[in-house]
Amino acid sequence: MNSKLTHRLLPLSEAGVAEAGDCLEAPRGLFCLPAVVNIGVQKAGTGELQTWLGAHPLMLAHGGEVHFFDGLRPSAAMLRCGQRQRTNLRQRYARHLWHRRPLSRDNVGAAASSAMAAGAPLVRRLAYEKTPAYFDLSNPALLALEHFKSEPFECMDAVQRFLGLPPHDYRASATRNEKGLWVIGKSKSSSERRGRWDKTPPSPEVNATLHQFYAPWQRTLAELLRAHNLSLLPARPIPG
Ligand SMILES: Nc1ncnc2c1ncn2[C@@H]1O[C@H](COP(=O)(O)OS(=O)(=O)O)[C@@H](OP(=O)(O)O)[C@H]1O
Repeated sequence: MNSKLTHRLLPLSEAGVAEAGDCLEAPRGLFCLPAVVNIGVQKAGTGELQTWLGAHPLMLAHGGEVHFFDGLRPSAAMLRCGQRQRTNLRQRYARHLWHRRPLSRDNVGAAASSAMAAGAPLVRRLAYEKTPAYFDLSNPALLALEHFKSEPFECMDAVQRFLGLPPHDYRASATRNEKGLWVIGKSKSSSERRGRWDKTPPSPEVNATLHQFYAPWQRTLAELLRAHNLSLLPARPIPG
């Protein structure tokens, strides 16, 4: 995750100088570059985190997974690209994020003014992206799904502190689903949303074998995270 504390409204032609969180004004509406990027491997709970963050009154979350970078190869030439390439890439990225729901001045403005009323200086947007090569990762923070499963409210408190957002009362709107997980609204994990991809859960034996197989990598990962101090919350002991 990454955040910044100010945002600007720029004409589309100045996308080359746009930074995280800036909005570009096009004839069809506003297209904003993300101020927060939510990255994770499959099944890491990124979709769920997006739902929770999007429920914060000061966040504007575009829908779904981005897949903008899937076909792009992050070459050194591209990362050092000139002004024209940069303008083009940022315009395309911002448009791609919001193509289903371009923002109007009104909804960005409304979120901005409620943010100011609440003492937060900006509107924040959230993106869901799996390719970190294009982003400045100088300010990352890691959230473990295991922790989110057991203590989502504590996790969201930490996420909001990290982003500098005023606390939203998630406890007032969350409900437990049939699996006992806390969800916000029609969460992806609720039964109505599940369909043909639903799988029979693995047997305890399969689970135990997988845990055993991955345990050394889990421990290495836990050590790395501790060494780099990346976790938003203190890491939990890893089973196995
Ligand atoms: N509300 C809530 N609270 C805690 N955990 C939750 C919640 N909703 C989904 N999950 C768990 O997230 C895992 C799936 O993540 P995603 O839906 O993001 O997967 S994916 O990235 O879209 O593939 C998946 O983890 P596993 O059960 O370990 O497979 C879900 O159980």
